[in-house]
Amino acid sequence: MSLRWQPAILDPAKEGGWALVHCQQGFLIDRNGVLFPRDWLKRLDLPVLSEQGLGYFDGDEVFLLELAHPAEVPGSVWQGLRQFMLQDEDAERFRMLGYAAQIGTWVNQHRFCGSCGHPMRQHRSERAMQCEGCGIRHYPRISPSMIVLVTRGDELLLARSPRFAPGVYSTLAGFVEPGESAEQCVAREVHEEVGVSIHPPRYICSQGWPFPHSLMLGYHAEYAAGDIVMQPEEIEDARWFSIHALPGLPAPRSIARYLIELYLAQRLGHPEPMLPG
Ligand SMILES: NC(=O)C1=CN([C@@H]2O[C@H](COP(=O)(O)OP(=O)(O)OC[C@H]3O[C@@H](n4cnc5c(N)ncnc54)[C@H](O)[C@@H]3O)[C@@H](O)[C@H]2O)C=CC1
Ligand SMILES: [Mg+2]
Ligand SMILES: [Zn+2]
Repeated sequence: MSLRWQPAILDPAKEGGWALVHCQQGFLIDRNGVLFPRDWLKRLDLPVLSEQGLGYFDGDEVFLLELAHPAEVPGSVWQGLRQFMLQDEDAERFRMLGYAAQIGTWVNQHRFCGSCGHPMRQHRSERAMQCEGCGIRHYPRISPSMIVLVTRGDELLLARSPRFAPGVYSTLAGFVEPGESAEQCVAREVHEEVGVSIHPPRYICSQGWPFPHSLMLGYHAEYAAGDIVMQPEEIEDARWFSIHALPGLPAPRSIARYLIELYLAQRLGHPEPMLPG
């Protein structure tokens, strides 16, 4: 299967092609979608921080205009990336938007060198920002994060954070600390967030997650010992749920949802779900 979205380094000095318009608040969208004729956009005098050549969608060149703030464009509105994830039927378009959002945010946050303070420039042949003063290169930021479904027979340990939609419970997740293995991170996060200990976790699959720049590594672990003790602040509620009486679950296409559905399928003898993209 050939993927419709293919990242590539394109020279932004070149004219033409399509462009996505992004800022912290999301993407510009009109009745034709998120891709605008690039030459037309450039006549609008938008507050452009940076222009990036992103890749190909359906074989067409796609660029990114990263804006300093959400400028008004008649006939268009701004829509957040999460909204696209929840609404978008087109998984390949969401992959493109996730990539664009990560590149746009990274470029915006690397305009100046953290080492010597000089302006940074786009590197010609690789996706990197390079300092004009000291030459240091920065590559797109990706943060490894662990996510784990803890189970005890027919029960799933799910938790909710105060940020979740009402009624929704999910698997446990957290960022890897320097020097830690993925398995150590899984055990630490589970212990910190819900106080229980687990048997050695088993790797299932991964997912690039652009909120804001995580690489999710998904695990399954069997419960070993301990009562639930919730971490104040991060965890609002955590419980054991029977596979026959589950609460609201995370968004389809999230790896959290996949880990849950995979376990249900295995337990109930149903076909396994599709891997999350
Ligand atoms: N795709 C999926 O199914 C799911 C993805 N996630 C993602 O997993 C990641 C971790 O999840 P949570 O622990 O709920 O995240 P979180 O956003 O609640 O972060 C927890 C804490 O970690 C710290 N933190 C933030 N960024 C960090 C970084 N880059 N490195 C180290 N520490 C950092 C902050 O103190 C933050 O309050 C997030 O990116 C979240 O979006 C979480 C659940 C489901
Ligand atoms: Mg966490
Ligand atoms: Zn520098």
